[in-house]
Amino acid sequence: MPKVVALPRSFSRSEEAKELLLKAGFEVIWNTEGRPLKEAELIEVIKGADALITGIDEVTAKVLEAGAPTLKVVAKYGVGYDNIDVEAANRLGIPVTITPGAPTRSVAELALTLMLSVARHIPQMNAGVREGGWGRTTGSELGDKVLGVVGLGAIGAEVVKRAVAFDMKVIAYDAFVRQDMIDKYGVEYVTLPELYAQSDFITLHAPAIPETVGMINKESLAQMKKTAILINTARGDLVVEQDLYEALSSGQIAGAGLDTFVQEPPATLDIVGLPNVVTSPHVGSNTVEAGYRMAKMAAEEAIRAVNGEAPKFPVKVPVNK
Ligand SMILES: NC(=O)C1=CN([C@@H]2O[C@H](COP(=O)(O)OP(=O)(O)OC[C@H]3O[C@@H](n4cnc5c(N)ncnc54)[C@H](O)[C@@H]3O)[C@@H](O)[C@H]2O)C=CC1
Ligand SMILES: O=C(O)CCC(=O)C(=O)O
Repeated sequence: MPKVVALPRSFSRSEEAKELLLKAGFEVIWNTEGRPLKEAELIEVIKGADALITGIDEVTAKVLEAGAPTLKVVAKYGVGYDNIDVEAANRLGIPVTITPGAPTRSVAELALTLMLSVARHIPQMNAGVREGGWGRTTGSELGDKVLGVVGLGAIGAEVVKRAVAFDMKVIAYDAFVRQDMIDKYGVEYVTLPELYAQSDFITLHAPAIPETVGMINKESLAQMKKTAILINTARGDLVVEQDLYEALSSGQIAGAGLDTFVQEPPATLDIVGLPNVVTSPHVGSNTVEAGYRMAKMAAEEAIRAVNGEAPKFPVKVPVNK
């Protein structure tokens, strides 16, 4: 009986994906920890598995080597695969797949949620009202503001659609220019320094790759408006957190909405404790709808691999640091 290790938090809620795996005759090993697994834990559970379905667990070279004798696929439940050592997987002949498009709308909605929450101080006021207070703070509108999108791929494009509906003007930085974004939404492609200087809101949607890791640092923060709000639903590694902490504390920028962190949960509460910061615990794709789509697509990749079929959404190029 083929064995699949299914680790993502919400995978077990997806009846359709479970059904697919059971019908295909899989024995399914669930993650009972309720959190992503570390390398040492994964080395133990991966042994003898035919397929691994992973969220943001530490799928290192050592894990892949431990699974290599039987492992036929690492199916990412999601799209950001920087938690998987793709180079090692390539070397061991283990395909790595993702679920493109499945989390897109959910992450875009969270990016907008964070923009609005920071601009209107919603969590802070909510906490005050719950304590019996009535502290009515003055927020700012999104309308007529400039949104700078770093990485105009699937998620970035969905953010643009929504931002335009809020009457925002959108500028973007990406190596690949999408004519549809220019024609339909009036997006203007600019250089990164131009984006930093002109944006009222900056939202990050690029993968964690050597070119992007640490891109939000002292120098880039110094180029931003003092009223700028930074949103990160991409990866914590894009930001030098100490530099962001200093920029937010000193008024170099006005606020931040953060879903992702260098270490999760964060190593210190410095940034998350600031009054001008709104956070969420890496839940961009954590909706019922995205969970269903990601679980189904990842399960289908596991079944294809065990049946000896080619993967549908393979990735080859590592995005690891
Ligand atoms: N917070 C969460 O729960 C989630 C976070 N993510 C993150 O969002 C990222 C984006 O996802 P998608 O939009 O689906 O991926 P995508 O591949 O469709 O888009 C990524 C875009 O970034 C661009 N890019 C690459 N290098 C760049 C650079 N140096 N500077 C600027 N742009 C660059 C690419 O050209 C592409 O257009 C993922 O890599 C992942 O890290 C994805 C899903 C859930
Ligand atoms: O497993 C998760 O919940 C995170 C998914 C994610 O961040 C991604 O798709 O890149």
